[in-house]
Amino acid sequence: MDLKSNHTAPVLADPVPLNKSRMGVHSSMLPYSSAAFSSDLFLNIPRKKTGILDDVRANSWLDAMKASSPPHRKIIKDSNNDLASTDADVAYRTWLLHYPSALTSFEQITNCAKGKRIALFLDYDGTLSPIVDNPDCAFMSDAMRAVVKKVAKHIPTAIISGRSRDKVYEFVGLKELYYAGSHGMDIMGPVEQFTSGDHPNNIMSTSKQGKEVNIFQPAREFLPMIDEIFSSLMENTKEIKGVKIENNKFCISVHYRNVEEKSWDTVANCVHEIIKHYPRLRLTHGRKVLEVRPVINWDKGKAVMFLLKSLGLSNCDDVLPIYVGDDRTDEDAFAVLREGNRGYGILVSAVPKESKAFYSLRDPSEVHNILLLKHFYVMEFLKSFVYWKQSSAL
Ligand SMILES: O=P(O)(O)OC[C@H]1O[C@H](O[C@H]2O[C@H](CO)[C@@H](O)[C@H](O)[C@H]2O)[C@H](O)[C@@H](O)[C@@H]1O
Repeated sequence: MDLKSNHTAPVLADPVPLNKSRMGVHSSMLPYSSAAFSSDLFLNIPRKKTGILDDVRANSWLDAMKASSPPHRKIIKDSNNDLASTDADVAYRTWLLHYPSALTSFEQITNCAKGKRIALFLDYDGTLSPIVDNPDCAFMSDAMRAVVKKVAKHIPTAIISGRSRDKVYEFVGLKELYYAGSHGMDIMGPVEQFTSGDHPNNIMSTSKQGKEVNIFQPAREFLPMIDEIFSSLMENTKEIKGVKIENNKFCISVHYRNVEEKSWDTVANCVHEIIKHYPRLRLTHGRKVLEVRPVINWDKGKAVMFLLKSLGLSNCDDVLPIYVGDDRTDEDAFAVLREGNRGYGILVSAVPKESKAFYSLRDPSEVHNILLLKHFYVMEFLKSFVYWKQSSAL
């Protein structure tokens, strides 16, 4: 199949504006039953015949790149900035009224969990590990690893990351968890409860720990294309100082965190020049990163539903799924949980953001800045689950 020559090409994705209403559901979210095991995963969105992005679109990329990662709040000393910091605090506290802290609302969450089983889904970068300049050094602390390990003893826990599944496993290193890489396009789940063993994108395998597992890769046929694009991106951006291209197996990250801002448009143009020839790939924005992904009807939200089903936890009545994440791609997961009041999304953020999440937790990197590790909020939240589970078992 020639993936390049599809004339009903999809629109290249600009960052998806969030619906202003918190109760709204992401428009691209189709019911799980119609997509999860269907071979018709490919989005088929008509776009202008030219397939070429105009300057306006290219400029909007640049705007989105500038907005993609607000600077961390600094501890500020002079009096002018004290004022600014106070304004920011007021804005944050006002925002908290809409997205209450998951820590202070912990009792409310556990009340909702009464008589239900909890399933926990965690994003990796910016959630379990602080955001750092070098993506290869986004290590999780030993303390965080220990807490995640303890939580997973009590609650089925999965990590759903934009990284390749192997890479995120390398960082986390816990065999007690389930892992989904490439924004959910590469899921390793348990064998026993899978219902679609004969699906073409489903492979029976043995994990590194020697366990029989099922691997679900809905974008498998894109692998050669992704490798090809990875080589082109490496070649075409090699003169741009600071750019880093990361191969995440079913998607590619083009990092511009370490590129001077005046060269960001060069990065955007380079990527644009390459992907305009691939109408079946799209571009999304993350934190100082452009991500090239296959246009398929699959995202972190679909991955959550898939894992719930494969774990035998898809019954809404006695399961409370909770998803903790910080990035735009996590919004798809927040949206499926909000849909039908299935569960709770928890947004990790130090700044006010529109979101489909119900609760919030502060950004761990801000905490690193002020060296208050004991307030590593995500870790504290996970610890609360361990205490709660341990005390309810007494
Ligand atoms: O879904 P996630 O687990 O949150 O992965 C999303 C992307 O995270 C990584 O990039 C981000 O974190 C880096 C390390 O802190 C940072 O340097 C970069 O600027 C961030 O965008 C990862 O490298 C990407 O491949 C993931 O897609």
